[in-house]
Amino acid sequence: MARATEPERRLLVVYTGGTIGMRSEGGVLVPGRGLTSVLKTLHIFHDEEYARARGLSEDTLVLPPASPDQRIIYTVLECQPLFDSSDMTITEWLQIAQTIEKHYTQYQGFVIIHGTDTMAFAASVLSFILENLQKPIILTGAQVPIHTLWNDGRENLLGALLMAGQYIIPEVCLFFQNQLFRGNRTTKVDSRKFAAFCSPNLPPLATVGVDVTINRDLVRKASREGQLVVHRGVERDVGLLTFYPGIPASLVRAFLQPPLKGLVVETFGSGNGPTKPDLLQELRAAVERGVVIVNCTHCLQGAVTSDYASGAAMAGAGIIPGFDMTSEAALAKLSYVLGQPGLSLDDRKEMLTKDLRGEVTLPVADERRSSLQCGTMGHRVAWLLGLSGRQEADAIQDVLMPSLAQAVAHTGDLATLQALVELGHDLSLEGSSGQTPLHVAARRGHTEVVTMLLRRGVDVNTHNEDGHSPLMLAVKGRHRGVIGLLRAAGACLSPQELEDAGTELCRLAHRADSEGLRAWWQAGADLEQPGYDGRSALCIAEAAGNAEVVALLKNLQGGVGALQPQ
Ligand SMILES: NC(=O)C[C@H](N)C(=O)O
Repeated sequence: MARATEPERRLLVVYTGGTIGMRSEGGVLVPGRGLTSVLKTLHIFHDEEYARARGLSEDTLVLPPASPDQRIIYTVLECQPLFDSSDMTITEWLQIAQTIEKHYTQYQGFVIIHGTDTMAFAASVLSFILENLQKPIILTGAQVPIHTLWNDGRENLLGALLMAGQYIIPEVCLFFQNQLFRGNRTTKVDSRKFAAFCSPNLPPLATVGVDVTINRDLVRKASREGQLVVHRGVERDVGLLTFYPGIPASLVRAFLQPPLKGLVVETFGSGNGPTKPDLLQELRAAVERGVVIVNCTHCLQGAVTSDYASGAAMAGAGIIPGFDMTSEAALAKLSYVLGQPGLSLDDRKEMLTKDLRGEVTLPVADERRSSLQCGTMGHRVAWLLGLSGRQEADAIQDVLMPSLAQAVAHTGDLATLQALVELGHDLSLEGSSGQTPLHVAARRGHTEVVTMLLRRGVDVNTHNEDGHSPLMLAVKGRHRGVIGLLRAAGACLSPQELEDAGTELCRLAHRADSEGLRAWWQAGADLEQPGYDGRSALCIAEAAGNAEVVALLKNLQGGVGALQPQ
């Protein structure tokens, strides 16, 4: 997760309706058009002078500068019709996803203005149908219309714009009341308070106060493996049924009739349901007919377990545990998984037990995580220092982990590095001297480790305290395999490194160091860049009468080197 540094960031705002833009008609609130005009009258949302100077179109607004060297420019797309979100369905959410797909390359982030009533459903659905996100998608809205004097809409929308504009958080998120949540972890918990949402089983990804605090360990890494995929296949015949004490088996049977293909049941406590044989029989019969049932707890916090016989009975009937998923996320996941073409029923059931978009905390991983933590590093460190508490052990791990990750990257020990990932450690953390594992692996020329780190989405252009990027360190080590990997992942030499290249190239030409020259060329250096005395590497080689280096430089400058094997 990185902070965006471009001087201008472009966002697309999709306005779908909701209270934020509502007006009163006949004493009730209805969706209102013309949100852009309202925003244009508010100085915090639009800098008219800048927009005019830049020749921006009517529907394009620009925020006042959030930092001296960056502007957030945004275009508002007003949907037709606008909705009270109680009327939104999967059809509208698919349309939003397709709008994002259509404009994906033009904008660096997306803000979806949505009614709050079904925003958690919308965020959950979008999180599944948008796969391989590299850019932030942030839903927001309000409890009170933005044009009224005392409202939460301004703060929420401004926050969503700033988060999407300034940070690269490649997830579907929900911003409300100074908190950025993972969208598929949210639920609406209050119909009146400004703090309308919570994320019961996952801390916020970011919190805005005097400072913006990003919970970097939680933010999912952008996928480098694939392009954005917008899934169109979703199953609409899915439902949600809350169990209550004494619910009759006949009602459950009626609910489970065709065309229903999937059901989320909200059970009691840690996933417990009535154990009446007739009710269990209805559930079992539906599962045998191929209906997929997922168990979620109706409690706000906690997870489905099989600690109780009444919980184990649910699993015994073939119901899939939803662990700590919200019902909104479970319903969206069910719709997505059942809508995927070409999968067997077993494949679908297996997919439902996996963590697809950070929507669930899997207990197995948890157990493994804690046993690994307690059983190995954390426990040993705690023991060594005479500490027994998990908290202290965790704190020590936080301090040691960056150095440990660097030491492992230094030796090129891929398996241990992978184990650190499984323990949940962030491999992009900087250790001493601002060094990341990528710097270390690049300096040492460990191609496998570099490949793994890049797949995990670590920042490729980060600089250590000496101002060196991983690419620069790979060049210094003449590790051409690593240079190739870093370049393919978007690494470039910084303006300073490019400027310094001239003198270094001359030095290499003087020493007839062909490998060094090739490494610089491969990293993108301009071979004609003059050294400190104004002469280029070619002049130096010619003056020294070194025909081989002269030929090499001419070839590389002419692009012939590109065809040569590395
Ligand atoms: N606060 C809101 O946005 C509620 C409204 N009924 C909606 O969901 O569209």
